[in-house]
Amino acid sequence: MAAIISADGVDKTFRQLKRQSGLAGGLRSLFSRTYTEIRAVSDITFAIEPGEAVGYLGPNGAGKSTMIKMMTGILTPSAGALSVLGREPHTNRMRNAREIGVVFGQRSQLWWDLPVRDSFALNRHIYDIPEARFADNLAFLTEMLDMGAYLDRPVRQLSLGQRMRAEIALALLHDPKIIFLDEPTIGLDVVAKDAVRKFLARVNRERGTTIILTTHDLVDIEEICPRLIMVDDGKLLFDGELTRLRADLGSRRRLTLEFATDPGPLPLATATLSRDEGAAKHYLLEDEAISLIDVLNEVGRGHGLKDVKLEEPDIEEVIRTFYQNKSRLAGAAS
Ligand SMILES: Nc1ncnc2c1ncn2[C@@H]1O[C@H](COP(=O)(O)OP(=O)(O)OP(=O)(O)O)[C@@H](O)[C@H]1O
Repeated sequence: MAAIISADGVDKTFRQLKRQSGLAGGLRSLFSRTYTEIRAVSDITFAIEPGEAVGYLGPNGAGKSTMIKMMTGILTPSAGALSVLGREPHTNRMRNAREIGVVFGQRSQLWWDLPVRDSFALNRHIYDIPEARFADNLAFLTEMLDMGAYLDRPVRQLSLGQRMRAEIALALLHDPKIIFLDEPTIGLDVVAKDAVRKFLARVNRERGTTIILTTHDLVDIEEICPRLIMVDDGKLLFDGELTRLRADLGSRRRLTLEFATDPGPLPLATATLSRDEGAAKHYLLEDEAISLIDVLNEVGRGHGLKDVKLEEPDIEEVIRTFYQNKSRLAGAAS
């Protein structure tokens, strides 16, 4: 299948005027301008197939938003080739806009003083959406995003969670093939985050809409995106399935054994003790080949084992390990 988005050695360098301090420095800057260069995106290569949901993850300043802005045609790459739906995004901004949807968590695309419904109606004209399709989509989105109660209220009166749902609906009204979301769950409470994640996963599953989202929230990736692209300092660090990342880093499953009473120290060969709370003992299973049965066999009978809890490593831990390994490697190389 042909890629719906492909990036080949994409770079983005910003040039910033170097300001000199003080009055004399300010005057000097007028005559001799010196610039610093910031390489926000550095030699990024990837290909995304139609229908994929990909999370673009990285720490602050890693170059996530810059990459999204290039894919949506807002910014022009400094080098490399970028193709979205077979076109160069920045030279085909208008045509591109008809086939993509964009949500910037930090910046509203809704009309602040107008009822939500009016922003939707405006988009119907801008995108020339046929009336029947608009009505169908509006009904679907209103129900799925539970917007019925506030469609007629001005945007400025909405809570952040309500507004974010309206932003996502606005971006999807014209049936885009790709939706780009920059931090779609930022600032939302747990319930609102959950609603947004479930909805996006469903749109991807049922409508086949390709999703590219940037986030700091690892749960977004876990719930929406099977594939993860990790960047740092503009560079690509990892591109692959989240499950592969987990496997590569070794899945340190967490095991809790609860006893009726404290059995005393209980060192095991199959698991590493991470915390001893007396009657509750916490272990890490470092080796994927070791099963719960192996551990229970080793514990044996006679200790009054009451309950067992086994948890998969959470994504936060996986990513933290990834970045720690990376800085260790960088430290060793320097
Ligand atoms: N218009 C600009 N002019 C100069 N530098 C910029 C510009 N936009 C971004 N940068 C710089 O490029 C780098 C990457 O910024 P970008 O916003 O893409 O990061 P990000 O990963 O989205 O960060 P965050 O998670 O904090 O939003 C940063 O060092 C930033 O200061």
